[in-house]
Amino acid sequence: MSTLPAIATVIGSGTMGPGIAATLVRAGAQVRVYDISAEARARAESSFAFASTVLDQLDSAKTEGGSVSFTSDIAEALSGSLFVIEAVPEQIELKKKVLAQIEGLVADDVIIATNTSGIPITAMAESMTVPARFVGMHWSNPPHLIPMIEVIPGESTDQAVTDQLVEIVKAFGYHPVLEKEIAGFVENRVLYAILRECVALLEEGIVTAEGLDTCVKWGIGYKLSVIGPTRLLDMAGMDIYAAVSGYLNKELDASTETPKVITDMIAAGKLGFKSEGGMYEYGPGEVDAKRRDIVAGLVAARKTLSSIASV
Ligand SMILES: NC(=O)C1=CN([C@@H]2O[C@H](COP(=O)(O)OP(=O)(O)OC[C@H]3O[C@@H](n4cnc5c(N)ncnc54)[C@H](O)[C@@H]3O)[C@@H](O)[C@H]2O)C=CC1
Ligand SMILES: Cc1ncc(C(=O)O)c(C(=O)O)c1O
Repeated sequence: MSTLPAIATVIGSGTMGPGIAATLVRAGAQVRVYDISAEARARAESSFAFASTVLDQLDSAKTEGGSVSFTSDIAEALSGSLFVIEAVPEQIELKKKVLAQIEGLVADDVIIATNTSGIPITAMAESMTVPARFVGMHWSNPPHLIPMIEVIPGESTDQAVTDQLVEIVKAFGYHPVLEKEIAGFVENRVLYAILRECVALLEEGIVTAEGLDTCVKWGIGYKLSVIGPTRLLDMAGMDIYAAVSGYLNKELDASTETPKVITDMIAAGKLGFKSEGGMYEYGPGEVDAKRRDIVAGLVAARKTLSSIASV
């Protein structure tokens, strides 16, 4: 196989599928998108078109020959495919069922990747016929904008498959991060450690949502987008880290359950953007405006970060 598979299939086109497809099409792949829901397929066609305009704004490299098609027929989506990305909801039994369907329709040497947010790859591969070709490929949301992908082999994954996936990710210009298998993988372990502390600080009334967002965006996010956490430790000094962690680590939130403030919000129908109310309230048209601002901000930040020396 040349580095980027000529024909690829995305199974599941909700939040993540369309942006994944747009990224691969931009790099020159012929991408087939399959979803069981007609409504999801219709939404995916417009999300794909929007993601493609965002990639234009990014001026990201474009290889001719890319194309996309949306289908309700999984056999058609997988016919001749060399690379499959599963992006159905985060439920292990559903994913196992879909993997069995995929395996029944592709040759044994076709790589099957999963975009799971953190379900262990080995557990998902349990009932697969050829688990050696199965590998974790965790994109971050929005997938057409965040140029980093976690590559996670399971216990049965063939080393050649892992190596090929690393090359595929590089071929469409993203940064692959090779990891050992662990629940949540690296990105979500770090993100959920931050989010657990953030929610605890809100719940205890230590800071407002606005104050928290300002503190994390400017005090932590801005800095960490230029220098990674290990380099930050070098910059601060191990003596400082030891002094602060010595009294602070035992104070940090260590709860193992979903916080009550979040379960209360879910019970009240406050899910965030999708219900026009969550941590903040949104008036008519405000969610769309926020989404546009987020895309514009990520485009501008990515251009800037791509143009500076990596530290
Ligand atoms: N939403 C996010 O921020 C991120 C999600 N992920 C992971 O990506 C995967 C997909 O997540 P989302 O796109 O957010 O989910 P989603 O719920 O938005 O979309 C999933 C799509 O799969 C379709 N689907 C359900 N059963 C199917 C089947 N049997 N065959 C084909 N299609 C089927 C649904 O109709 C839906 O359109 C999950 O594993 C999730 O954990 C990973 C990174 C970020
Ligand atoms: C809150 C949250 N949870 C999970 C994920 C994921 O990676 O699966 C994301 C994301 O942005 O990708 C996220 O924001």
